[in-house]
Amino acid sequence: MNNILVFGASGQLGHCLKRVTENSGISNIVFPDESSANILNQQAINILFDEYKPAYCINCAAYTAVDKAEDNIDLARKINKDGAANLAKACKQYNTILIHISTDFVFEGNVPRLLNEEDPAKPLSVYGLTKLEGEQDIITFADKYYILRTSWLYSEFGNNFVKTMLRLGKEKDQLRIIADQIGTPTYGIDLAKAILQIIESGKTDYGIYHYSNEGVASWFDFTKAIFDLTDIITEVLPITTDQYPTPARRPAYSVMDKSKIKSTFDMSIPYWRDSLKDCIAALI
Ligand SMILES: NC(=O)C1=CN([C@@H]2O[C@H](COP(=O)(O)OP(=O)(O)OC[C@H]3O[C@@H](n4cnc5c(N)ncnc54)[C@H](OP(=O)(O)O)[C@@H]3O)[C@@H](O)[C@H]2O)C=CC1
Ligand SMILES: Cc1cn([C@H]2C[C@H](O)[C@@H](COP(=O)(O)OP(=O)(O)O[C@H]3O[C@@H](C)C(=O)[C@@H](O)[C@H]3O)O2)c(=O)[nH]c1=O
Repeated sequence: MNNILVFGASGQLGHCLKRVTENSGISNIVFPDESSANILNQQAINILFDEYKPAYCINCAAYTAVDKAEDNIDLARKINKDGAANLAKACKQYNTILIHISTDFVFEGNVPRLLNEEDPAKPLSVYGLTKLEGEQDIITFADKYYILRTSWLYSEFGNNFVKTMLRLGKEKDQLRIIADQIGTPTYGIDLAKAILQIIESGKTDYGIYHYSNEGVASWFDFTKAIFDLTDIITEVLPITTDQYPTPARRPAYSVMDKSKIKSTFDMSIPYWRDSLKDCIAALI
């Protein structure tokens, strides 16, 4: 297999990719550190592309602080839009296939129905908007790309909702958790495996794809499921979005239809509760 070059290797998904490749016999995947792999620096990107001549480039780099992005529009846009565009341009120049990760937060989510890849995007937040702009630049500048939209990513690595809940569960007797935002949790290890499956397929069905775990949950359901797998006895109260004001607005319903990725790559996707068990087992 030809080289695979990963950007954003120090983040959550970058770590998941490292974990699934380290014992898999895949030796041609390169995880440069951020000092040499800054996606805002086109020259640095081109140096890496010259060195490794990658067949695939995986972009895990992003500005992911959803609430902070509301006050940091310029930086969020630089990383999520301009950084994605820089990689797209390099991929075109070097005939590399770009695998880029996007988000369910590109959707408004005001209707409770499965979202497919053709549904119109209408972000509610700066994070969602800048991720959508990144998608649009990739479509403009790259020829060969997979844009994988995922949702509610968690794992044993980095910062995520599961780790936040485990910490808060130990600190507090009671938590109030939003029950009227509905989506699907996605285990980063499953997403990393899906990315490798796409690469190993060697297919050329480029475009946008939705990938999350199977099933549906609210943040409240997710929290209850996390605590049920531990000895945490903190009381969890369901609340509405109005009762938990945040700087960024989030979609009320962002469950994605995964038919396209499943049929194109003959992929089977684990249910979120099954994958959560694996993550909790790795964490405690
Ligand atoms: N986390 C989630 O719940 C979800 C994430 N996604 C998408 O999945 C992808 C992976 O997310 P996740 O791993 O959780 O995110 P993380 O925030 O854990 O990782 C992002 C990484 O990008 C790095 N980074 C930031 N700026 C640059 C830059 N200029 N050049 C190179 N690297 C940079 C960050 O470094 P540093 O920390 O030093 O800034 C960090 O290591 C992202 O595209 C995200 O939008 C989609 C849906 C849900
Ligand atoms: C800590 C906490 C959060 N919440 C709510 C707020 C919010 O609506 C929801 C999730 O909060 P977080 O801020 O942890 O998660 P958030 O950063 O909104 O997660 C999103 O991240 C980006 C990167 C994505 O792309 C999305 O798919 C999604 O995963 O939980 C509570 O209701 N009670 C609480 O005590």
